[in-house]
Amino acid sequence: MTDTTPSTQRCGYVAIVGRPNVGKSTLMNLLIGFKVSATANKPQTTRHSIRGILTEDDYQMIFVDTPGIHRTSKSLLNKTINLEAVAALEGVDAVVMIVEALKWQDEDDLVLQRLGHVTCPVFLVANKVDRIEKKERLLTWLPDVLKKYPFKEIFPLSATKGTNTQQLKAALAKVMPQQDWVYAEDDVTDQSTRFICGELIREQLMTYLHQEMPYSTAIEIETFEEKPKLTEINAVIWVSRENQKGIVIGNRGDTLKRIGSSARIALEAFLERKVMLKLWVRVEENWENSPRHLQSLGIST
Ligand SMILES: Nc1nc2c(ncn2[C@@H]2O[C@H](COP(=O)(O)OP(=O)(O)OP(=O)(O)O)[C@@H](O)[C@H]2O)c(=O)[nH]1
Repeated sequence: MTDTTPSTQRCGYVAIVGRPNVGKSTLMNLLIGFKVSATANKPQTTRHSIRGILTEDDYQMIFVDTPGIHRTSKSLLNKTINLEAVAALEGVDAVVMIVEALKWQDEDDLVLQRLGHVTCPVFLVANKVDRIEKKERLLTWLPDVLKKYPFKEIFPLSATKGTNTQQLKAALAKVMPQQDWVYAEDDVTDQSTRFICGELIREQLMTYLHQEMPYSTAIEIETFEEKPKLTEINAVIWVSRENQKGIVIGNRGDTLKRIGSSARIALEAFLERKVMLKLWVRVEENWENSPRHLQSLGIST
């Protein structure tokens, strides 16, 4: 425990925004030092506004990890993700917009448009600088970026390597308002354990299926039982077509077995105990357009 008295505490909400695949989840996980949201080398893996909590010194930052903002949103699922992304910006104390360094795209302009009404400080992270050989190229790129929006500060950094992230943290801490902490000092997330387990399974699904699968899959944790020696988890992988079921299961069940054993290892690391994981694949046609189904999966419509 620290001896910080309530009157000197600072606490605020930070939204992380950016087009798909720029590194939002990676950055948030790095900042809070705990793996909460699904990261995979695929766009659009984040479906919920996941919060991570960082409590250090006298401040607490509550991160809202927004889903990607998409240009075309035909299905109800994508519309829901878009609405959540915009709603996540209301009432925050700082926004971190992430782009890929030297690679400003039309989709980044679209994200900027959504920041039009934001009154809190907006910081820009130019991520993945580890991929740039000639770092001096940033010097000509950064002034152009500053013309697009009055960013409070720009941080070129690498979320995977961790370079320059302390400076970002310090800058954010400075703008957190003075108020009591919302969460206990050792909380890292307010998401339920079940939800995080679902995300860990989904991450493995994305990793193993690469380009073969459309994004119409969701994970439902059906049962979660803490037994004396292990935790028993039954999870359903929902797909929207019969042929997708075959892809997830794979030849003689090979793919599902591989997803299951990697997911079990990730779950055991997270829960810090043995896990027995059973995965089922079920089909509900067009689930991403069914409000009832989305709600049952915890995706609010
Ligand atoms: N080289 C490099 N790769 C990175 C960096 N940060 C993230 N990545 C990779 O970029 C990919 C996407 O990262 P995520 O954190 O899942 O991106 P996201 O913005 O949360 O993606 P969505 O959930 O699709 O919106 C992953 O393969 C990361 O490992 C970085 O600093 N350098």
